[in-house]
Amino acid sequence: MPRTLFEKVWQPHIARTYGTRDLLTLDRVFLHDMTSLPAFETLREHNLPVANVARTLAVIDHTVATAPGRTEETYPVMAPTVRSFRREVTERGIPLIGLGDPAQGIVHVVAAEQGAVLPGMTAVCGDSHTCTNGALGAIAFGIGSTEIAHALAYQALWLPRPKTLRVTVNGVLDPRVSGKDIALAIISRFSTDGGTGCAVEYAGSAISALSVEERMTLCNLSIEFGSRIGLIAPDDAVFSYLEGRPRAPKGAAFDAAVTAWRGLASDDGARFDKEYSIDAGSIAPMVTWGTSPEDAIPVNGAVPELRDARDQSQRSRWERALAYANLQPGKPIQGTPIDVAFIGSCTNARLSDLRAAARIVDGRKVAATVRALVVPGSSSVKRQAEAEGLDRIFRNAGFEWHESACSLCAALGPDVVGRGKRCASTSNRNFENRQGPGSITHLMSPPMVAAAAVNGAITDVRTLA
Ligand SMILES: CC(C)[C@H](C(=O)O)[C@@H](O)C(=O)O
Ligand code: SF4
Repeated sequence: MPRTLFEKVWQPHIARTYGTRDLLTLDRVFLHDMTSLPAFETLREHNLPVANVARTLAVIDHTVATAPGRTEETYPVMAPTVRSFRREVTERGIPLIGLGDPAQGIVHVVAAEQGAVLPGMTAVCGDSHTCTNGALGAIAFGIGSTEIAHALAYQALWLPRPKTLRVTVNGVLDPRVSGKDIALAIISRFSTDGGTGCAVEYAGSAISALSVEERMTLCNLSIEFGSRIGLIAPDDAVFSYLEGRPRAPKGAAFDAAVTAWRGLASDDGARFDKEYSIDAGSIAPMVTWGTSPEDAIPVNGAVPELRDARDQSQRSRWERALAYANLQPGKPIQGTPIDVAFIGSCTNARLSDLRAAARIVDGRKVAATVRALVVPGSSSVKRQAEAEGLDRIFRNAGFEWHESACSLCAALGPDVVGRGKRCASTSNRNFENRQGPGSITHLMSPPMVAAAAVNGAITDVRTLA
């Protein structure tokens, strides 16, 4: 029977089945400072040890400062949480990548960078954007606090088997259109519910043509599409991305792994519960106008008219979003002035993202009305960017150059956008107050944020590139 990529990864991890639920064994459990403490509390209450510390990895990223010179103590509000997290994981012997560690960064950036997630693996973290690493051909997904405790104690979880959805993107992308634009186009077309209950596989010629880092951006937004799991069949691009990574197999073991990984693609004739498709050539640089990722429109488009809402509930949501974002229906989105430009997050702060933004920024200046900042996705991205001189390009233009963490993406540390301020952002969520109280978010790709920063307003990057 032909099988899907999802089935090929899920099935060998089934330890037991009960009705519609499978006990799925976990190859990796990742932890971060924001969501893990209650799980440790549960372990203590039940007197349970961590099952496999070698398969567990803790990262400090969410609640910390990013200003140069920051430490785990810099943000006093969350410093006690970070301290407790550090103590809990070190007492249990779980490897920890904290601030000051050369490998530090946002957990979903670090996991791949370290080769800690590999094709065919199952991986979980108390964080919905764990789906990012499906780009390597793994089943990676976010879990809640109760599940974290279970995952730590048993290295396995009882889960309902998701349905399968394939989104096929064929055709050729405009070179100024990226993985981020594909993701926003998919979510705007099929809604934030399009992938609900499904593991989504992205396939097609436009997906194979994406760089591995762009695939991560696409898979990152799977949760915004309603799907906890997004994955892409691993290919040579993935294998060479992983070769030589600190935790990836080495030498003959790596070659043997690649041979096995080559089998991780959906078979011809494999059956999916749902199929969507979209033409790559039709995708323009995208930007969100409202408070949901599905409120994405081509940058040369207009804010929708209320009469175009599909039903009354969307109409009411749009009304509220328009009021919150202080925008008029029917007006072009281009030219909307911005106050903050943020290049960061686990969505779009890898080296290729910084390079793409720097190409737009090079030789230009950030508009006087804009606070612009780059927060690299990891310390290693930051070092590599500095070695290439990208930091100089950004700084010369007037960007701030920060230490790695989640930062403005979710404003869980000291970085905030400011009340009533409008931010062009490379992150993945734009709900009310996401980037701090009263913040207004417009999601877009790194080159689009760069274009907005220099023009002081939402801009079609194709007019600058
Ligand atoms: C803090 C964490 C629970 C959260 C998530 O699960 O996604 C965060 O990373 C986010 O992006 O909102
Ligand atoms: S960068 Fe943003 S989306 Fe990613 S893990 Fe951090 S808070 Fe969540």
